[in-house]
Amino acid sequence: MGAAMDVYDVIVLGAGPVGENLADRAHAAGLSAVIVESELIGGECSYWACMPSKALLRPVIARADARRTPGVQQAAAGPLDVPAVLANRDAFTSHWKDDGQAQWLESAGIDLVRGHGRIDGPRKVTVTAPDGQRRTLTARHAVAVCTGSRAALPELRGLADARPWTSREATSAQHVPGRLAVVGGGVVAVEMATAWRALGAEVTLLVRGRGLLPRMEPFAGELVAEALTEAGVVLRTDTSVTEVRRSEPAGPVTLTLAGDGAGANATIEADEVLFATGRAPRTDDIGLENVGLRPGTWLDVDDTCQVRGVPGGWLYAAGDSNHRALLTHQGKYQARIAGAVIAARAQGLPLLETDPWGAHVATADTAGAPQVVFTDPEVAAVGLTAADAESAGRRIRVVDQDLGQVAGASLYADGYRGRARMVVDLDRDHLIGVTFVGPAVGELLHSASLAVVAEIPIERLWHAVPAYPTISEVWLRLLEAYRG
Ligand SMILES: Cc1cc2nc3c(=O)[nH]c(=O)nc-3n(C[C@H](O)[C@H](O)[C@H](O)COP(=O)(O)OP(=O)(O)OC[C@H]3O[C@@H](n4cnc5c(N)ncnc54)[C@H](O)[C@@H]3O)c2cc1C
Ligand SMILES: NC(=O)c1ccc[n+]([C@@H]2O[C@H](COP(=O)([O-])OP(=O)(O)OC[C@H]3O[C@@H](n4cnc5c(N)ncnc54)[C@H](O)[C@@H]3O)[C@@H](O)[C@H]2O)c1
Repeated sequence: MGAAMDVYDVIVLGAGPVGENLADRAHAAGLSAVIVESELIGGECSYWACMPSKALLRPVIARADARRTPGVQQAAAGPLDVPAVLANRDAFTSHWKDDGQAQWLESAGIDLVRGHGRIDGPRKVTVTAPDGQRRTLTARHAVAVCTGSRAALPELRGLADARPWTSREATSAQHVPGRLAVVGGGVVAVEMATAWRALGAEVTLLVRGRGLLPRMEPFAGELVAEALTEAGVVLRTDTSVTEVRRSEPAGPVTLTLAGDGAGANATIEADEVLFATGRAPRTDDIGLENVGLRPGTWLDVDDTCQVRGVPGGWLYAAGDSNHRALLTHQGKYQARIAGAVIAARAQGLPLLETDPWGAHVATADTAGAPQVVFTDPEVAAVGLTAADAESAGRRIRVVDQDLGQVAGASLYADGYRGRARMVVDLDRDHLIGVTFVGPAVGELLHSASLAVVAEIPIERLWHAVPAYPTISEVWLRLLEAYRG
């Protein structure tokens, strides 16, 4: 490569979904872009997170739905076809190969440099290729850190030697463990407990807090806990793990427990243990110290995704690495915003649109980020919970509805169980948060996102008529209860 080729308008560190989108937006705006990737193009999402986890969960949910539908119950009574489920998961990860994504980058006109990238100084990135060769890239306008996150493991005696599963093993395992202990009560824990239980493992879920999904409306965790227990998962709340031991490499793992839920026999044995205990930023070895930032920290960005405290304003961070919302779709949204910001600044546009909901700010990260938890029942939420809204000082009214009372829901599944909540800002007369829990509610969520993001006045929402008999008629019930 000649030296001239190593100068680009934008350098993107990390080719996960966010880096790919940012490079694409910058390129579409007429800038030259290069992307640096140390593992697989497509990132965590494609190979060890969203795609494989949802491929494992889809048949679980399809079977559960069938079992609740008179006429097909009998046909769905048997176990899952485990080899077929795992093979489908493998296909969705392209068997952990990234040729297709490499081709896409090429077709999009984005250059790729494989290797580990480190920031070497203002607008400079040095890449060490797998064969040890080094190459320095220079950016005319911006460097964007899209290096994502990795599983965070607690400091626990014996953990390193116990070969724990993280989200990577939980999404890529080729065999169903006989007994799986899952530590954590967040999204990875409940989704993976759902999947591996349905695939045949005996699952024990160890939660140090009082319930599941603590960042969501309380009824979400309660309904998911009820369903997991009915599915045969042993749920132990108020239970912490204090030690992990695997005496024989091929033998079982013993967990020592503490807390009110630990009980008299404060150890359990399992064949595998999954730590689903949150994420850590992949910023420990990207040269942050060379630009006055602390390695290993989440990158602090403003609403345009520009990293704060870097003279010259050339450093951006989007996706998990900035910790605004650890979700693929929010990271890609940030990538679209940051791409537009970088292009506007490169073109010398005098003013950016930085008022809330403007073209150059990621307002939805804080005001309207949607999330679907693909458990059975599903949880779908957007915006603020009632508790979040109250602690932000908003004057709110909360309206709850039993989803099982909606005609479309009772047709969808026999004995449909679910609940919906809307949080109304009384001073602004629009929704600021909505949560649905129940089978198939994931596909309802975008209606709620529109209401929250577009700040549709309640009186106008009243004219949005849900089709009969669909689950979306819950909107009518919520609005009737609100208007009285
Ligand atoms: C089990 C699981 C399931 C999930 N399911 C969902 C879901 O259903 N929906 C959803 O919205 N979100 C989901 N998430 C979250 C989602 O995976 C992340 O939010 C998303 O992957 C973030 O994208 P990213 O591009 O920021 O980072 P990543 O996907 O982590 O990609 C970062 C890339 O940067 C590369 N990289 C890192 N450091 C360097 C370096 N120094 N040099 C070169 N390359 C580097 C990495 O190799 C990687 O390819 C899930 C997460 C987990 C763990
Ligand atoms: N469907 C989806 O959208 C989806 C699916 C999976 C993951 N994700 C994203 O990935 C991110 C990571 O998920 P996650 O579940 O790993 O993190 P999380 O932050 O959602 O949950 C981690 C849980 O582990 C607990 N915990 C932390 N340290 C612990 C310890 N030492 N012992 C016991 N418990 C401990 C926490 O209290 C928390 O409840 C989430 O922010 C989520 O948004 C999204």
